[in-house]
This record gives sequence, structure tokens and C-alpha cells, in this order.
Amino acid sequence: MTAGDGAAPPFRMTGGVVRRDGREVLSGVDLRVAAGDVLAVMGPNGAGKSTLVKALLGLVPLAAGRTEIYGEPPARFRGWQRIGYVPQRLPMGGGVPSTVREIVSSGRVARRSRWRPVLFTDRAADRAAVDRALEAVGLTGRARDSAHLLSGGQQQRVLIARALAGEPDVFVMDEPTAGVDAGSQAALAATLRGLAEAGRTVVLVAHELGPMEPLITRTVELEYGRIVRETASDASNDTVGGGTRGSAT
Ligand SMILES: Nc1ncnc2c1ncn2[C@@H]1O[C@H](COP(=O)(O)OP(=O)(O)OP(=O)(O)O)[C@@H](O)[C@H]1O
Repeated sequence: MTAGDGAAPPFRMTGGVVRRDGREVLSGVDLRVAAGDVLAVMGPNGAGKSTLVKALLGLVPLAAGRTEIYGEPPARFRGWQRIGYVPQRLPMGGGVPSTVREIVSSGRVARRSRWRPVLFTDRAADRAAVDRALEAVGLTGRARDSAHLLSGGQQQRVLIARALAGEPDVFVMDEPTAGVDAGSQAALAATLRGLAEAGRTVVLVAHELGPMEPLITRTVELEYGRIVRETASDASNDTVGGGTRGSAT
């Protein structure tokens, strides 16, 4: 068994510091995300929420401290099929525009083994997972459309579907409801409820929780790159764990 297996939690950051343009935007963050947590990362604009989740994923380097994914530093971590990341917006490449289905299908890539040929049964499983993900976000009818022609809220749903298609253990979602209408927010909350009930781990950056609030088991609030408050609630069985949830101000 390696350090990446067993009891290591999905994420563990100790004394995490990130500097941007010579300025500290994350200052000594300690955060452990346990399997099954549905963690909300809240705080005002510029508090460092996106930077924190990118640092957890190894997408921005730490200037000091340490962070691990399932017990491995991000550079050594190899289990990327276990992680689904929903970034704030769809990165727009300069090449041929991708269809919704192509982008959602790319969520399956990390599941492929380089050492094994792709079998007919793999392709069928991929198609079924992509179909389910499109259905979950209500984009089945837009599968053949160019993603760059969709509204911002629809593009957000494409990114959520890409993560769902990978069937990961952990979802990291950076403001998945920004610019998304109320109906789609409720649909996302229903999807998250299913993931939480299936024991998936969710890290959710949000300004407001809206219909997702009852699903949240822990909240951390960031200000000026520091965790200033941490509250716990047990959303799964209604017993209050480490106190009541405070509302972000
Ligand atoms: N690439 C970058 N270069 C320089 N500064 C950056 C960069 N990315 C973020 N920052 C700065 O780091 C700080 C934290 O930004 P971050 O995006 O993590 O905050 P946030 O809490 O996610 O904000 P928002 O809610 O507006 O998305 C901000 O002051 C921001 O200007």
C-alpha cells in the first residue's frame, strides 16, 4: 500500500502560502478535507477562494507549506480520475470550437489507462456516462452545439457535466452557480444531493449557497487569504456536529 491509499484524506494543506505579484494571497492555510465532506468555501471577492482550491489541486504552486491529495503532493499524485474539477469558466482555446459533447467526453480521459487498449465495452461505458451527465445538467438537446455559442450559465453546466462524466470520488467546484438561473441552481442542488448521498466528497466555492445550503456539512470562510471561521453541521442526519452554521457576511 502506498501513501496515496488507505486513510489519507482527499486534501490536506498545512501552512499553505501562495504569492501572486509579490503579494501574499493565501496566508498560512491549514485545511483538511475528509472523504464524504461537502465543504463550502466562502468569503468576499478577492478573499482567495479560487486560489485556495487551485492550490489544493496543485494548479498554483505554494510558496510555503505543504499540500497533499490522498497523501501525495500534487506533482506526484497519479489518481486524477478520482478528482473532478469545475473551473470558474470554460477555457477558450484558439482552435476548432468544441461541441458540448466533446467537452463533456473529455471528462472520461483521466480514466483511460495508457497500458490497455480501449475496448468496445469501455466506449459503451463512456457514452452512457456522458449521456447521464448531459441529462443531469439538462443539456442533452444541446450536445452537438458549439460550447462557445452557449450562454455563460449553460457553459457552466457543460463544465459540471464534464466533471460528472468522469465519475470521480471528489468534486471541486469553483462557483458553479455563478450566472446560473434559479431552475438550474435547483437542478445542481439535486445533483449534489445525489453525490453526497453516494458518499462523494465535494468542495464548493460559493458566494451564496442558495438551494445547496442544506447539503453543506462544513463551511470555511476566507478573508484576506486566511481562514477566519470554520463551522460544521451534519447535513446528512440532522444532528449538529461542531456547532451551527454561521452565515457569511
Ligand atoms: N494570476 C494572478 N495574478 C495576480 N494576482 C492574482 C492572480 N489570481 C488571483 N490574484 C489575486 O489574488 C487574490 C485572491 O484572488 P481569488 O481569485 O483567489 O479570490 P476569490 O476569493 O476567488 O475572489 P472571487 O470571489 O472574486 O472569485 C486577489 O487579490 C486577486 O487579485
